[in-house]
Amino acid sequence: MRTTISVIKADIGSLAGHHIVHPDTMAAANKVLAAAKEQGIIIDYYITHVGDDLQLIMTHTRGELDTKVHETAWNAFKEAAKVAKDLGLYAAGQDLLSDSFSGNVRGLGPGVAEMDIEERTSEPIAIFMADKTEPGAYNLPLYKMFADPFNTPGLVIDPTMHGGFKFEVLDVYEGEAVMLSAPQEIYDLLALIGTPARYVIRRVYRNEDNLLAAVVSIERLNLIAGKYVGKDDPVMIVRLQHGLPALGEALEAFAFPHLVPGWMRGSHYGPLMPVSQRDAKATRFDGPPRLLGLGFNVKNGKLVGPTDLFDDPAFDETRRLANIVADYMRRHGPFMPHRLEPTEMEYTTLPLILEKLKNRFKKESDVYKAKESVYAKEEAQGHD
Ligand SMILES: O=C(COP(=O)(O)O)[C@@H](O)[C@H](O)[C@H](O)COP(=O)(O)O
Ligand SMILES: [Mg+2]
Ligand SMILES: [Mg+2]
Ligand SMILES: [Mg+2]
Repeated sequence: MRTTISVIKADIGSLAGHHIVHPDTMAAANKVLAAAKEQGIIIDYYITHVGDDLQLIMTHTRGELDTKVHETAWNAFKEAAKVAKDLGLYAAGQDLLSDSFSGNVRGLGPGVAEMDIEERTSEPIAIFMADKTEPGAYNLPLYKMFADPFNTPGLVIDPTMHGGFKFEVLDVYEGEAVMLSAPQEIYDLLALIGTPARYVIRRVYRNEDNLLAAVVSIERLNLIAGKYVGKDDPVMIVRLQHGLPALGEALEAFAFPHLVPGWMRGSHYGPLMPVSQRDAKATRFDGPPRLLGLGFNVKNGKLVGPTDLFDDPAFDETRRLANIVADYMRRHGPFMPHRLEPTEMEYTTLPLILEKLKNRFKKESDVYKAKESVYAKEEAQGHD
C-alpha cells in the first residue's frame, strides 16, 4: 500500500511564555483532524507537542503537498490559535505568518516533513520533534545514523545498507539542493553540513534502490519573515529496521547532546537534550533545546503506537551531560560562542543596534588625527 506520512507543526501560542502547548488548543486541533478523518481526507492522526510547538502527525494516500491535507492542518492551527487567543495564551498564532491559505502551508509559517512510501510488511518509523532550534540541528545525527559505522554498525554488517545512503542537502540561502553519496563523498558532504545554518539535510535515500529513508522539515522562519519570529523547531521522519538503521541506531545518534543554535531568543548555542513527552517543555533559559522522539508502526495507513522513545534511563547520562554543557555555555553570558555568530543574528536585534550606533563609530585614523593635534598643541604650549 502507498501511504503518505505528513508531519505538520506550528507554534500557535503557548502557556506562561514560549513554554508548553495548552491542552485546550490541542483539543481544538483534534476536532478538525477528527472531522478530516471522518471525511476520509486522512486515514489516521496523532496530535502531540514539544515545548510550544503543536505537532500534527497524519497519514493518508493523497501524496505530498496535498491541498486538502495541508488545508486540514492549516484549519487545525487556525482553530487552535483562536482558542489560544481566547485564553490569552502567549504569542497566539505565532507561526501563522499569513491570513490566507493558498494551496499548501509551505512558506506560510508551519514546518512540514512528508514522505510518500510503499509500506513494507512492517513499517516502523520514528518521528523526531525539536523545540528551540533549527533544521540543521538534525545534520549531525543524520550523518551518524546513515553514514557513520561507529554509530550504525548496520552500515558494515547489513548487506542492504552496505551500499550506503545519499543525502539531499539544501542551501537554504540560495534555495538550491545537491545530492551527495556516502561513503564515497563523505568529505564533501561534511564540508557542507558542518555549516548547519546554511546547508541542511532535507532527505536521505538508500543508495541500493533509492528508498526514501528520512525527511526533515527545512523551513527557516526568519528567512521567510525577514526578521526573527521564533525558531523553526524542526521535525523529522525516519524509517527504521530491515535494511535501514535499527531503532537503536537511530536513537544512538542522539546519545551525544551536540550543540545546536536556538535556545534563548533563538540566539544561543546549547545542547540538544532528548527528553520524554513529560519533559517536552522549555524551561531553563527557554530550553535547553529539547528533542522528543515517538515511535510508530504504520499499517495500511493506520498509526500503531506511539512509544515515547527517550523515556528511558539509558538517556539519563545524555541529559546529565546536556545539563553540564548548559551550565558551561551559560557562563559565557552574551559572549560568543554561546551567543550566535553575527550572520545568524542578522534577523534579530544586531542590525538595529548597528543602525543606532552608526553615527557614534569614529574612523580609527580620525581618532589618531585628533590625538595628534592635541599632542602638537600641548607640545607647542610646552615650548612657550
Ligand atoms: O526563542 C524563543 C521562542 O522560540 P519559539 O517560539 O519556540 O520558536 C524564546 O526564547 C523567545 O525568543 C523569548 O522567550 C522572548 O520572547 P518574546 O518575549 O520576545 O516573545
Ligand atoms: Mg513560541
Ligand atoms: Mg517552539
Ligand atoms: Mg518556533
